[in-house]
Amino acid sequence: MALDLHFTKGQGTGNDFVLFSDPDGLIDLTPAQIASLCDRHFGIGADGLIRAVKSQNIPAGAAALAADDAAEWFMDYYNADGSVAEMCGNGIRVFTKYLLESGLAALESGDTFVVGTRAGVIDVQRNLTGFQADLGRWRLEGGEPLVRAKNLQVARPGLGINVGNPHVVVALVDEDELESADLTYVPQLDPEPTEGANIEFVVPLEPLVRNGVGHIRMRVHERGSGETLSCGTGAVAAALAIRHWAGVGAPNQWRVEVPGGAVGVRMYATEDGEHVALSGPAELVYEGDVTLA
Ligand SMILES: N[C@@H](CCC[C@H](N)C(=O)O)C(=O)O
Repeated sequence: MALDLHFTKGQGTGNDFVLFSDPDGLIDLTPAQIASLCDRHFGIGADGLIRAVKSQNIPAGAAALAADDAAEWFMDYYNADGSVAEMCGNGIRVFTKYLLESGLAALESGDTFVVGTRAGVIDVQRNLTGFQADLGRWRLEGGEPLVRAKNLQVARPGLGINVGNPHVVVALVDEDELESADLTYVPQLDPEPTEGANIEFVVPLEPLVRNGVGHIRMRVHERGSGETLSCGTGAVAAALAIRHWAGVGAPNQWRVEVPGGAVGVRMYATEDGEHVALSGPAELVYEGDVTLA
């Protein structure tokens, strides 16, 4: 049976999404339908798809990970190939903007908006750049997988970091090398993590630290979407990796330049350990209707 879908297109630093609302959890798109909506030639075109569903109506598997009555809405996130992802840093800002602008949710000035995700419940607040999302605790993954990408001369050791979803960050020599990597080919990881990974290629900018803020530039190959203009969780992983490599005295605040703009990353102490927050813009671009066969 054909399905008519009203959708909104949004983006954060050029990482773009198809969003639609399904408060009662009645629309169960197949991976093939999601991939066709995200297709840039035959569909709407996007790096990912976000279904806004009330937390009480999410699938049982996701419910276990986002069990918090405080989050009225759940961000049901899918990559462009239809695969599920736990978290999306740019997407959560765009998702919050979408809920607020469409009147599905309200945010009193200064209030925190809570969003359910497969990576747990995330606090989002308005700030000067758009929105800031507290991604909570992060962790280093064991091992240093070797990263190979087309046009990079040698394999490099990467650092595995989980910020709700999996990343491998690899440092390159300079901006020429960053530009030369051909990310239209899928970079290879050895060993390949079971769940796959988003791979960030990073260079420090000169000078690295300005007024206490670290500056880096990155490109990313996203699991399930290919090269994108930005990846919020990837920027967070990249800043954490560079701080880790820089050692004692490295800043806790970072500006991460990506092909689609720049986002901010801040690490700060809380009672339950260090949290990391991501901030940046969120824009809604247009609305439309599409019929799925
Ligand atoms: N672009 C996102 C990350 C989206 C999910 C990722 N591709 C994955 O599979 O983990 C971001 O802004 O964080």
